[in-house]
Amino acid sequence: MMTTATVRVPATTANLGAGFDCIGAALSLYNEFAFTPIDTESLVIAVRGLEAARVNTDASNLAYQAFVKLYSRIDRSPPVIQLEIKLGVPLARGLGSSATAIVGGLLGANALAGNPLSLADIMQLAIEMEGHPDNVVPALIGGCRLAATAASGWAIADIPWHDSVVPVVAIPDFELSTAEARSVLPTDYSRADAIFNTAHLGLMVRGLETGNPEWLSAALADRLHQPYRQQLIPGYTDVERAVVAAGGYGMVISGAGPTLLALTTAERADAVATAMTDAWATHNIQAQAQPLPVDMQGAVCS
Ligand SMILES: Nc1ncnc2c1ncn2[C@@H]1O[C@H](COP(=O)(O)OP(=O)(O)OP(=O)(O)O)[C@@H](O)[C@H]1O
Ligand SMILES: N[C@@H](CCO)C(=O)O
Repeated sequence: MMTTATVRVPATTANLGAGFDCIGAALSLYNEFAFTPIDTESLVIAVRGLEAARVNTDASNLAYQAFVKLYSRIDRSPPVIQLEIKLGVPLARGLGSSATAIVGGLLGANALAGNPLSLADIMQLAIEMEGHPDNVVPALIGGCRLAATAASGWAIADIPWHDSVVPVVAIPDFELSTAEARSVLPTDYSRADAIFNTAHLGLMVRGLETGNPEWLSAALADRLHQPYRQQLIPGYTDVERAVVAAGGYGMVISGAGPTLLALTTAERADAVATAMTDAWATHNIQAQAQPLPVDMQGAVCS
């Protein structure tokens, strides 16, 4: 039996504007989860890194919940384990922290159990736990991924990300939970809004594939979630204006926010990052901004 299963899982940015609940990309920021079977009676969880105190260390821990879920799916009792979590992805910022826990727990359990489940099985379990595919799918397999329901379950498409397109994330010092950010969304939309998002999702995909500046500058727009959520993000409009003034193609909300993500070129990435933090500073909001390349590998289990 394996001694320790260690899983490194990337952060993710979901939605990318018009791809609400269906598109996401893995980013080069990581959480790590190490699962070690131990000969004691009870679970031991230790959490280190940024905001460690925010993560619960009892059986309700989300990574442990995912660990137990996999063992339940294969009808076996989970071993008593020590779980060590190293945090590199901030919580409740729209960077897929909960998705890293779900993917980490499922992969760690599968490794300790001798890999009984396929990647497709694990992906299905992860989507079930999270409730939407756009964080867990890229967290699991990396890159930029589009997920659509299909008769067989999910059709997952790889969206080629042009080398010239650089994501810049600005992570503010305040939080916004996914639950709260979803609670402000309408239940119904107009035909015009549906057509707008259909067109802009297609244009965004083609812009990411080609790096076409005209398409990328026009594509980063949405009518399903951003108009409602930007009210929860003070300074949103000023940060967006600063991105474009610094030469960025445009800006979207990363996942459910409040992190904001700009797309630009490598030459302009540092200027865009500075412009985002400076714009937020005028609203007395401290933010960490940096170019963050797309992670093409996904979760790595060792
Ligand atoms: N790295 C982690 N390890 C264990 N549990 C986690 C981790 N990150 C999040 N969680 C659990 O998931 C819950 C939701 O976390 P969080 O608020 O970060 O996720 P979210 O709002 O769904 O998405 P995001 O992190 O993308 O903003 C947290 O309260 C915590 O219990
Ligand atoms: N598509 C989800 C992603 C959450 O990270 C949302 O925007 O609510």
